[in-house]
Amino acid sequence: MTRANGNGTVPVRDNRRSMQHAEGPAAVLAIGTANPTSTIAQQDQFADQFFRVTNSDDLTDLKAKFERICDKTGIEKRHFHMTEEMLLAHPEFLDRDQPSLDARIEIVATAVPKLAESAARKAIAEWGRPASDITHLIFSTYSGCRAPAADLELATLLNLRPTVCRTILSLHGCYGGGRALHLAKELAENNRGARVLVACSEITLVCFNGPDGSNLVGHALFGDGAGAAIVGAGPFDAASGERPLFEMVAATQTTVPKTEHVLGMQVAGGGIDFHLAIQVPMLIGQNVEQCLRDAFRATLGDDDEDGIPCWNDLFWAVHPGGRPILDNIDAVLKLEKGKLAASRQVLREYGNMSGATIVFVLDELRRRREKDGSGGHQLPEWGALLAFGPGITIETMVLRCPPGLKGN
Ligand SMILES: CC(C)(COP(=O)(O)OP(=O)(O)OC[C@H]1O[C@@H](n2cnc3c(N)ncnc32)[C@H](O)[C@@H]1OP(=O)(O)O)[C@@H](O)C(=O)NCCC(=O)NCCSC(=O)/C=C/c1ccc(O)cc1
Repeated sequence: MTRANGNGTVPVRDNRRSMQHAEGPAAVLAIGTANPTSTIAQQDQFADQFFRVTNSDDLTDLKAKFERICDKTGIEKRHFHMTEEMLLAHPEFLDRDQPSLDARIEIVATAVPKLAESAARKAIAEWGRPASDITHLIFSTYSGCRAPAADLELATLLNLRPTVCRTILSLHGCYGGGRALHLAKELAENNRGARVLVACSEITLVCFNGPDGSNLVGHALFGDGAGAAIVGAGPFDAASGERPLFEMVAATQTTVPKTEHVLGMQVAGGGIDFHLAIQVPMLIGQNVEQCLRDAFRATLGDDDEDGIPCWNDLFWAVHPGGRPILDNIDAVLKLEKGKLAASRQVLREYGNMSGATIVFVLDELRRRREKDGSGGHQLPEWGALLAFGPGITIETMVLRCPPGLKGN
């Protein structure tokens, strides 16, 4: 290729193949997570707490239903940024008919990037390279209603280079983490040397309000947390200890037709309203197997059905959107007991932290793998990631634990 300059032409190396593309698939190189400690709520006491702080103890039928729902979630505790003091200072948060969005946004504009910073610092410390080596930042949150947004605030807090390429994913809800990892894979593989910081930070304060007939499931399910990961593709910097934890072999996104009304959120003057229809677990169960087949076909080459693995030969990183979602996936894929243990453990300990949750699941899987090195069962080499959210959108990724790293 040649390029003209003022004096004629100068040779410019055709670097599209040799320089721009990375070697091999992208990989997750490091993971960090964080949760607020201001409120840690036990699920078996949550109905009492929630109805007391929202002055709703007189709604006895609704409270009894909320207790039944909390009991079925498979959650033991959740972390929240919000405190009772905050609620006393903002009684408007209890009533979705009162304007409260400005006050909510003011609080989360600081809290969401701060929580992401805690998770990101852990990921960067594990990665072993300086934060200034990060070339791209992808930030996912459903709390963003401003520009500049939490991505810029996080870049500032971490002192990232001024040329870091930032992308913010807003309102992707529970598939935000899966989408951010998918996008990070594409960026890392197409920009040689790129190191992408993925940060997902979710704080339920933007959705909080008093109980009514439509919001009980969300209040029983969602919690606050942040997950961060460093993603890059080879060549890796062995001198700094850079090593792949999970190779991201292939990724697909699928929208389930005609399901846009069953799951969603809407920014309103009284905070974000969410809608979770009762059919969501069933619809996800009905569609995951096809998504998995498509993702594995993308790994193997189109139309190759022969190499699609037995689902029980894989390890599983599934977004624990709710206990019945995990139960349906277990049933549809005929998974052996314990295959979704990492997802169930994250759900039990933190609830559904929307987009951040999948990073916690990957972290739990890697912890289990490291523990297994001392004598337990090793994770299989190949795995699958599934994350779901409004659309209904299903993010699917084929993962691989590089040989030599299993059980290290
Ligand atoms: C714990 C639940 C609520 C109940 O468990 P179960 O095994 O279905 O138990 P039951 O069938 O006995 O139901 C108990 C009660 O809950 C009621 N219920 C059962 N799902 C429902 C229901 N979606 N509605 C409203 N009543 C219900 C059900 O009717 C019943 O009411 P009642 O007969 O009066 O006791 C369970 O169904 C559950 O976890 N559902 C939520 C699944 C779900 O949609 N997850 C979201 C996936 S996508 C995602 O992760 C996030 C998206 C997101 C979106 C917006 C954001 O802001 C942020 C993120």
